[in-house]
Amino acid sequence: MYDEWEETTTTAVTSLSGGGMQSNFWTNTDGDSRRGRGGRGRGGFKSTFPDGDDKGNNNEGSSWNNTGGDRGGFRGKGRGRGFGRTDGEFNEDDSVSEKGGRPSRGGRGGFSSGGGRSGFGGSERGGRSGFGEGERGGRSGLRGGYRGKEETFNQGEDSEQKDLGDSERPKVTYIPPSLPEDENTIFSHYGSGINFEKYDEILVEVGGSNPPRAIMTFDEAKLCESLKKNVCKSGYVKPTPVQKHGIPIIFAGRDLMACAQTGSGKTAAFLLPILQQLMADGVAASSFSELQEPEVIIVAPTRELINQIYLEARKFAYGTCVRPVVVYGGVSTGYQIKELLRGCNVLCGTPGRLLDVIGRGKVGLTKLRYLVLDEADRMLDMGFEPDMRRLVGSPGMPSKEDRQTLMFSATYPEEIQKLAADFLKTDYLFLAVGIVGGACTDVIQEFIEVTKFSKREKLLDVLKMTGTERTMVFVETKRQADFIATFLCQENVPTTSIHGDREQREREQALADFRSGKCPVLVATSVAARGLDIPDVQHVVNYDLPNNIDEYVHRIGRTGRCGNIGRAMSFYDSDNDSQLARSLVTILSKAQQEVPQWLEESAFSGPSTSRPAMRTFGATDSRKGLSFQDNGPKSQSQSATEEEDWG
Ligand SMILES: Nc1ncnc2c1ncn2[C@@H]1O[C@H](COP(=O)(O)OP(=O)(O)OP(=O)(O)O)[C@@H](O)[C@H]1O
Repeated sequence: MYDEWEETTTTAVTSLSGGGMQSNFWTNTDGDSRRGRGGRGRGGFKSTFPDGDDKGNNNEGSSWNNTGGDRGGFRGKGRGRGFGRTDGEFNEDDSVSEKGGRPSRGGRGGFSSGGGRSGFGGSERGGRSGFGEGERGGRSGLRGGYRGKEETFNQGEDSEQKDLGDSERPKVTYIPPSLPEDENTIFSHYGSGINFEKYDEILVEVGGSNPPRAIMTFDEAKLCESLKKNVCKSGYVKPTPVQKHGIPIIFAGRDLMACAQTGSGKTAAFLLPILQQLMADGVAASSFSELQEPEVIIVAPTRELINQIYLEARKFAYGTCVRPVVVYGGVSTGYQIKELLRGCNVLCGTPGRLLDVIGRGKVGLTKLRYLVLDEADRMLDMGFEPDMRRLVGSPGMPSKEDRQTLMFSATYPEEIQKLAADFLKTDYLFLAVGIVGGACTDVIQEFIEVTKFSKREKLLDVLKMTGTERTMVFVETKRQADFIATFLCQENVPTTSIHGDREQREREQALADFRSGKCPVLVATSVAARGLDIPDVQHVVNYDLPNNIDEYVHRIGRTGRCGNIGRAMSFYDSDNDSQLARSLVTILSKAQQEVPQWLEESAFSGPSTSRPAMRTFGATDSRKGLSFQDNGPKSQSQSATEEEDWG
């Protein structure tokens, strides 16, 4: 039985109010302000209505400035640490409360407001933000940390971390809404852009012996009728380079490490040939068998990405006998196991949950033919490598000689390429479309020099220019994500946020609100940096630059996809970001973009640094040595501690 409260309380994300909305106030359309989930101090980024009615029809003009919330703003129940701290953790740049004065009793929890009395806005008396300074600040607050029915708190770093294994977290009861069954929704897609044809001009290199010939058309792929139809309904007319080369390589039974720029169709490059082979050879997933033995396992680092891959698999497998299933953290395991037991040929999963269902004996590996690592460099860096080793070492897992292993990413640090070879047959092929680790050339990259104190104002300036166009704003920490999202809402910018301290239902709602345009601004941590394919994202803003150049490449790749043009604006704070300067200059030059003089000066003044941001770019297969290097020292992979709540 699900927690009734859990299941019936809809996600409370910040969003534009529905009917009757005045032009400049923000409300939460989903939350029930009377019930006020915020009282539990779960943190994350939730608003309830201030004193307006449940529909958010507050006529006060600015609902962020709640005139009724005499108890202050972002309150949780009292166990939350939230903003209610006096320990100096929040520096001036963080402190929105500075601007709005103190709430009288704020600071007990997170952003979640209690009982509709406070919402995001404190009262005139309570100040605007309610990031209270009260002594009673508890532990979770803004930082969220709620992981299900029973509360748990993040004690450690605010920066994003890999998800805990399921065994280490409280029971999760969330069940995602059922998926649409109508063809129009399943096959809905956005158009390829004016630069789609230019993909053909990108240099392609295939390393390794005897690579098969590339295909030029989908017809040459000789897909079965149903797959052909599905490709057509998806709006695919012509394969992209990674598909032209990747599809025949996979058909030829070769292991593959493929690198192609963000948004260039890597997902279909592995899904189509795999599905075709399954169709050709026949599959036999028996529903209601207590042990499912999928032919394919696909792993990806984040819940949202694996879900997206699953939806793509479901789309291409539409009308066939192949059944894809997805498992990932933050969703009821019982529910996912039930789905699994209905039959599974293609199992998509985040590592933690995947290992969990295997460990529970629900998934057998003896029939496995394909193992796909999407965002392979991330899957093999120190955050996930142990899980990957555990996966390939699981009982029943065919050896690398007896399975086909496929790796895809837009970035492959050289050391990861070397590590990846442990998982691949020795004669694997290395497919490089363009420069390994290069940024998508369809993204116009711009930089502004900022100080940490000027970032917020600069962000507002940028968002004024972008207007209602969809914009992703990347920040470094979960706490910062909440701060910035709140700040923007206070400034009447329709914003939502996604990060690892938000509950899964909230993460999914945030993405849905962003996709639908209800909230055209999404403030995100690195959890949204990789793989997400959201239509019409015209802008990416790096409010905080990442400390790793690969992460930069993935972040800006959320725009400028599939031949469309996108823009990325990065705030460069020389006090904080100088270790990235050389790598940025390299990335810009390789993408044939203008390099600001000040950035170049910053990159080449001062002693070369050994910070991890610099890394070697491989233009080709690491087995052959590198044909292009920037001058910086190599990076380490992103450490787990700077990461997100992934699985
Ligand atoms: N041949 C094609 N014709 C038209 N659209 C395509 C084609 N191939 C892929 N697409 C579309 O292009 C978009 C980007 O594809 P996809 O998400 O697979 O990119 P990716 O290379 O995996 O990107 P990332 O590196 O960010 O993960 C998707 O919307 C996809 O449906």
